[in-house]
Amino acid sequence: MSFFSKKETETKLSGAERPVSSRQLDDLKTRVANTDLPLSVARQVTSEMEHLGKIDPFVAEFSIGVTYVELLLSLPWFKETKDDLDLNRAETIMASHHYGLDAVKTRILEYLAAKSLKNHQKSRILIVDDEEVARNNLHLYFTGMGHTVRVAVNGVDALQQVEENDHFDVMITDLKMDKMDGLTLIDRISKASPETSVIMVTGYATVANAVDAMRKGATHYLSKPVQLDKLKETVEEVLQKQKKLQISQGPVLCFAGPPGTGKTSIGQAVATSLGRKFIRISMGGLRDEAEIRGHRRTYVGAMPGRIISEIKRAGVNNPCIMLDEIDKIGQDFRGDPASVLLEVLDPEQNGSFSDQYLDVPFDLSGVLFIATANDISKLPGPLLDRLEVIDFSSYSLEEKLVIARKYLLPKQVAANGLGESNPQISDKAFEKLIIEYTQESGVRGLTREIGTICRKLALQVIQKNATVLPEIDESSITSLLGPRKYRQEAADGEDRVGVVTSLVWTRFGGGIMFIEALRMQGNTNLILTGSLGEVLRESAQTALSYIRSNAKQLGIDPDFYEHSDIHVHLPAGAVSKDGPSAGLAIGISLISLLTGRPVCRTVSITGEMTLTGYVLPVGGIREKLLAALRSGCTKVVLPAENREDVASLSDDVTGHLELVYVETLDDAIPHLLCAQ
Ligand SMILES: Nc1ncnc2c1ncn2[C@@H]1O[C@H](COP(=O)(O)OP(=O)(O)OP(=O)(O)O)[C@@H](O)[C@H]1O
Repeated sequence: MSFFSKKETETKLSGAERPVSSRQLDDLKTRVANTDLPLSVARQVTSEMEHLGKIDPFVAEFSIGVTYVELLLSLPWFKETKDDLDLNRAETIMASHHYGLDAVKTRILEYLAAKSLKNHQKSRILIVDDEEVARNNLHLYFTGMGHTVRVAVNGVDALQQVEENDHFDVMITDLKMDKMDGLTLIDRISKASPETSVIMVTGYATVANAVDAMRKGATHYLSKPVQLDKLKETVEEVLQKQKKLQISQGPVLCFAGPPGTGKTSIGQAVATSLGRKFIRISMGGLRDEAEIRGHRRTYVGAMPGRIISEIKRAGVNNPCIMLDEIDKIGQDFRGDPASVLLEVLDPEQNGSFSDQYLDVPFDLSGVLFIATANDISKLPGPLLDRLEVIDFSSYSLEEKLVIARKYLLPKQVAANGLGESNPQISDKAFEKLIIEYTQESGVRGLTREIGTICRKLALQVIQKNATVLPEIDESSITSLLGPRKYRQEAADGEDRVGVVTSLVWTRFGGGIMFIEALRMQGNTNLILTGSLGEVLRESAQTALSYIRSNAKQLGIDPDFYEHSDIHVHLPAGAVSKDGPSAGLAIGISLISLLTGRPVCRTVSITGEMTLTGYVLPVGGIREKLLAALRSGCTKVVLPAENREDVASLSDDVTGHLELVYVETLDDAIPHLLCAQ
């Protein structure tokens, strides 16, 4: 039963609900009329609006259509920020946010300098016309605008100038000329200099001629008598597009290194110095292609992809987009997001990026993409090819001390409202904090610990009504943060038989690992455990074979293997390991086991070993030396061929360590095995 008569119901519908939808449509129409859109988008909007006008506003399709049109209207098709390419300003901003990272900062400045030069380069214009007056007028006009202008009297002359040496950004040409007409010229120019944009200006403007010219490669077609304003507008539009493409061309920067070393935050500083909006998109765990490219509108709950959504949020079409952790992108039955990224990062293709929801191309060529990764070896080859990798490495103790005092403490003091109390932390206390409360390549954990101290101080200020805080020294660190969290593993243990301190490199930076070997009664088996990869297994086999064939010289019973099994274990069994750089350490651990001589725990080792006992160089030397320092090692044995890598390192990395270079396994033995 209804409480309304039929007439009343109709009144209710047309008076209340219906008008809401039609008002919605009217509002949309007003917005469409007032929004500047690219031609292809305007067409899409018009057809969608026509469709909306025909369907019932109460069906779901109507609101889906409205949402779609609203997205098209709200995207920043033409809105962009102007780049600030002042290098001094960029340098100051980076220095004020980050200590050190000199190589990284220099590389970023070089990148910005190249962009700045491209931006300020004068554009080159070639004017081709057989009428002297027209030629001279255009020459004068465009020279006055600051461009470099050349003239040619006909097609042959123009072609000769292009072929001889000159690159032109734009050619403005007449159609009818003697010797070579405009259409033939366009055809020849598109082959000789494909980057030159051609504007045809003619008194014989017919549709057929225009189609012909465009087909041959002209970008614009204007009829004579040409209006100078219109020509100027066209030339500027063409030049602006070219500049944008030139500036965005070149490899995409990829900051690679251990966590907490400042990759994301320096990317933010780059955006700030350029005056661009900054967007961070986390790629970690991304498995579905649609998260980047969007879902087709036919799906229920379809949405645009992350890139288009973030650009809408930014409100400009040239933000700085940081693709964070691209090495963590996954791949499964929902597609391969890495291959979509290839399209996004390729300046040849991203000028017309197609988001499946959007259905019309969006120009991403103005976007400054910066990627970050912990381990670039995980990236697919074609993607890595598009990137210019800038390495970030672990911080030394000295660097961490400066970062903590000058950057992290002031930030945490401000964040916790301690500005007036101005708390002080002594150098020794900072050192204790770094060595005993963190064990990391970057400074993220250190930031957290300093934050904890500041919060506790804030509580003291309130509870005790203290205005001046006493300086925090080593002993107050323990009372504020509790007992130490980390031990220096190498320094704190005993020398043991068969246990070697080996240096490893992981995506978290350098680290140490104690390789263990045991012998038991058995039947000549080599047992290898610890989730080892094929290369690591082969390294162990190689080391054992070398020792068996040189047992006598090494002071080992030549029959040691006859009734024995040997077990080599690399701890943290749940973490898979591979690579050849533990070969030398495995060799030493076996020799220690078979001679019964313990290995000095504070001496660490890295190096690949050949079957004949020679030592080959390995990577990640800086990271490994810093890890040796962090764990309390005093001496490091490394391949002689890594001498050059070490020479390029600063004193704060090498100064506190005794470094021994070896060419063979035999050279390494006296430095690692303790006297019996
Ligand atoms: N050289 C430095 N000077 C001053 N502060 C630094 C420096 N390096 C890192 N930091 C600070 O350390 C914190 C962590 O840095 P950030 O998030 O940029 O690291 P990340 O390398 O991007 O880490 P992840 O790989 O985990 O994303 C930030 O607060 C940053 O300001």
